[in-house]
Amino acid sequence: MAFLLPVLLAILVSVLGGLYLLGMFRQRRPKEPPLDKGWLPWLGHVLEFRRDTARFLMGMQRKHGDIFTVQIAGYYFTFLMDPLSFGAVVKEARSKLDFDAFARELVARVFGYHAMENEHKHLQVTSTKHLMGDGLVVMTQAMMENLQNLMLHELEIECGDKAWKQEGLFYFSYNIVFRAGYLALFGNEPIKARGSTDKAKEFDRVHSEELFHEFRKYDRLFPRLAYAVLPPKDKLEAERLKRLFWNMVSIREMRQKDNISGWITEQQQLLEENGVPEYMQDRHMFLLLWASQGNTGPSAFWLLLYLMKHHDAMEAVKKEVEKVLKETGQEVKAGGRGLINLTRDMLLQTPVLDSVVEESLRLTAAPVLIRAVLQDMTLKMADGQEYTIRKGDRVALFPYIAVQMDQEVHPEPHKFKFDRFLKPDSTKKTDFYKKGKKVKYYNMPWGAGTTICPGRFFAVNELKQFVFLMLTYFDFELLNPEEEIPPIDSSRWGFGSMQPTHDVQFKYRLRR
Ligand code: HEM
Repeated sequence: MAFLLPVLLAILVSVLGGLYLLGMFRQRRPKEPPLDKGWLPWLGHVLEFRRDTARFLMGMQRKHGDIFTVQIAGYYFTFLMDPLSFGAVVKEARSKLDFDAFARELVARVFGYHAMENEHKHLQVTSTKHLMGDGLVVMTQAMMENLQNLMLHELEIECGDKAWKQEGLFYFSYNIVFRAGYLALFGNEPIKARGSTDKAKEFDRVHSEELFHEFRKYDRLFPRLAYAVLPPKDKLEAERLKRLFWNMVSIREMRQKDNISGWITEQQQLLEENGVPEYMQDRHMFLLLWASQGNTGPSAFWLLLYLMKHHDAMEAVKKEVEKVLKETGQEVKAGGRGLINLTRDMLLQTPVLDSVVEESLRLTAAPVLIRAVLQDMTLKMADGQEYTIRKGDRVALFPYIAVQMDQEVHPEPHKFKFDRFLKPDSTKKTDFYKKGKKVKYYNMPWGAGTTICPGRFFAVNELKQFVFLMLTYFDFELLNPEEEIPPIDSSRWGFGSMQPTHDVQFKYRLRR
């Protein structure tokens, strides 16, 4: 008996130690936010969070208020739901709240890419140079040529210029914007490799179609891959696709291309100069493909759908597009004949379309922003309340619920109002209020702070170019104009632009 006692004690100590590690004994300390560990040891609230992040966080906000800590798969996340206090997270020093550790881990799991030190700084520099300001003039031109290659060719060949073509609007928008964006950034097939411009253009169409087809397979697996909850069969498929992309957008392939954007070449050069092996550079290309093409296509779908469902918005945008074309002496002839030249400057003359884009992003872009807590710290809320946050935890924002759907900031938040971001004098509206105070972060489709999307100006340009070309070249309408806007697929909350649960059929033809 005396011999059994130490064994039993050892078991007890291991069980208690295990439970401690699983977070069972964590208690809320004075000045900490309300703590909600959930029922499952270690896993905490992971199932509800994964099933429907927005619904889960709304429930927690109702229960605990504007700040609370929840356990999710072994981590403690403090969610801050008061938009007036977002600055405390977004502007906090990196020595306290770090974005890098979490992003590195995700990027390694999802793309097999292991990032270098200082890479983020360089991404910001190259993006400022090539995806904003003067760099955008070049990118707009490249996007334009590729959009016209894809949009006009297929319809002329398949249907002539009279017949209607029917397609899913989500599939159509994602397909065109993905392929044109990819070609504009990653380059075109050289003419000399194919013998003529037409052949090179044809190669671009076929190759980008194949890439999109594979990308969509990966896209569907992505949320579960990011949460590391893929069943074994899908895990194998994700692994196969990952390897396929490392090849399809590899450095070897890139060396064959013409018109590669400075954004891509300069990032690749940096890796090369820092001795990153070529196989790892291939993986980086895949990461850039994902970051640059995974969001804009779905956003283009919502944008076009909201316009088609709201006659007043459509008419206002049409008027604006016609005015801009007329002012530059351009018109489109029947049957889509005559390419229009849409420049960066022209895209700066469209306040109505800007408001429509911003409104549709407010309704459909829903990233979760996550920071790792590197040292014990105090979070100061706008109302003066202070909360202590523990080292090792994570702080998170989900602006979709906290601000984009807040009815005080945006009255009737579920309604699409095309002029929500437009002042009566046709300039951009930026003053939104909560509790009588101006809200700085009133719409956050791009995230905020150091990790704000570096491609946002290019993305807005792409969306506007797509709408512009749809309106100038095509007649298009919903197959069933009464059909409701489909709900958002709740398994993708947190990853940027949302996708619909199902597609919506529409028809289009070259304008008569
Ligand atoms: C509608 C389209 C887009 C949306 C809604 C979107 C949204 C976002 C969001 C929410 C983030 C993360 C921000 C954060 O964690 O704080 C992000 C990151 C990023 N985006 Fe975008 N994005 C779009 C298009 C683009 C495009 C067209 C490009 C490039 C050409 C791009 C390049 C990137 C890159 C490289 C990052 C990582 C930034 C980092 O590591 O700091 N995005 N985007």
